[in-house]
Amino acid sequence: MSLNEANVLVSTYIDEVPTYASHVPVPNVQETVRNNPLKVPERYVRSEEEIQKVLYMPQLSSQVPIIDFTLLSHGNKDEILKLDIACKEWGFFQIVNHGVKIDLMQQMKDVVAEFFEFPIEEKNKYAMPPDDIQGYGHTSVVSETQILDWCDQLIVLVYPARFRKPQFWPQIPEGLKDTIEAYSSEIKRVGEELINYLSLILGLEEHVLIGLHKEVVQGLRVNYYPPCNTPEQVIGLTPHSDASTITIVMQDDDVTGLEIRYKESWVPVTPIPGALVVNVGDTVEILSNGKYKSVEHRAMTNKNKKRTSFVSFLFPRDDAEVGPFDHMIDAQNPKMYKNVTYGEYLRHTLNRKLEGKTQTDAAKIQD
Ligand SMILES: COc1ccc(-c2cc(=O)c3c(O)c(OC)c(OC)c(O)c3o2)cc1
Ligand SMILES: O=C(O)CCC(=O)C(=O)O
Ligand SMILES: [Fe+2]
Repeated sequence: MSLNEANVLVSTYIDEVPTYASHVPVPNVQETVRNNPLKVPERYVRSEEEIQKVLYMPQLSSQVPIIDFTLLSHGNKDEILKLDIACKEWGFFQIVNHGVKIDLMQQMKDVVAEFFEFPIEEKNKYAMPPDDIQGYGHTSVVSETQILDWCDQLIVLVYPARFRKPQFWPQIPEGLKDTIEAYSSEIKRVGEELINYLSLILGLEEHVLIGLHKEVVQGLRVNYYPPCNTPEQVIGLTPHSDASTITIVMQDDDVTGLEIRYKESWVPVTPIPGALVVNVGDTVEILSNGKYKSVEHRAMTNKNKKRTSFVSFLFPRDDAEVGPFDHMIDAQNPKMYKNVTYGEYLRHTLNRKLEGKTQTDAAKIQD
């Protein structure tokens, strides 16, 4: 950051398109199911212990906080307090009245559903190369022996627009690109406003947290979970925490799958039509010296229904420095995390398999 002639803080311009991680290419799950809907290949089968070692508590689902975005925008103190508690206790909440038009959300669901229905040869024109995480494929696979997730993904970097790689933006169906653009622009608006509220609840001036990002970077990951004949044997997306500042998820209205860690249990996040799910990422955990945790979560699959989630990660630019704020550290709360350059942290995370909270654990100062 530097000051320009008008004494306004500006970040130095970076125009190189970043690359983030490599991975081992894996079979396409949708094709696997199409070829044999009954058989789950060995590489996807998890032990009962792995799936059920944490208690499943659907009865807690109704307690996942719901935040009214309009109340936040009007500076309602109770709603800000609710947000603070949601971030501290759950790390997850749903937002309503966020202003993203229901028609736009539906259009995004429709065009993406159409993309996934195209023949594999068409979709593979956007295949994720082994040395990138953008395109159609699956990230976070680092060995040939790793147990795989029951999920195909489409990933693109959306903002800043100069970082886009057009070769990964599907040209089919017509309108997909424009819809991703329109949807992501709305998510950017909501996300940046939420980051400002997080700044306030962290005890900072409204724009400090966004300033620290240098520029907010936004990636979109669409997770497509085909139905699975034996859903109790597989995981759609392995338990992990997000490396982002915040993540905003649009999920299908009629099928559950997202589960979050709450104390010693897995709690499903029941879809509320029109709502968006938000979770606090590792950046906030590190900046707050662990006061706000990025909570572990996973996605499970269904026997007869496919599920799609639309995940927008908002995170700092590569050259942003991330470390616990001084005012979060005192004698009772010694500094718990190292200072990191965000680009290094994100690459470290994206170049490994998903594994619970291991990446935030690695960022901790050893004693
Ligand atoms: C080049 O386009 C993109 C760059 C980065 C991402 C992205 C950001 C994340 O924060 C993120 C993440 O937190 C995450 O969970 C651990 C993840 O799963 C492995 C991501 O793929 C991921 O991607 C997206 C697009
Ligand atoms: O499918 C979901 O609801 C969760 C997806 C997720 O956690 C992710 O993509 O990081
Ligand atoms: Fe996630």
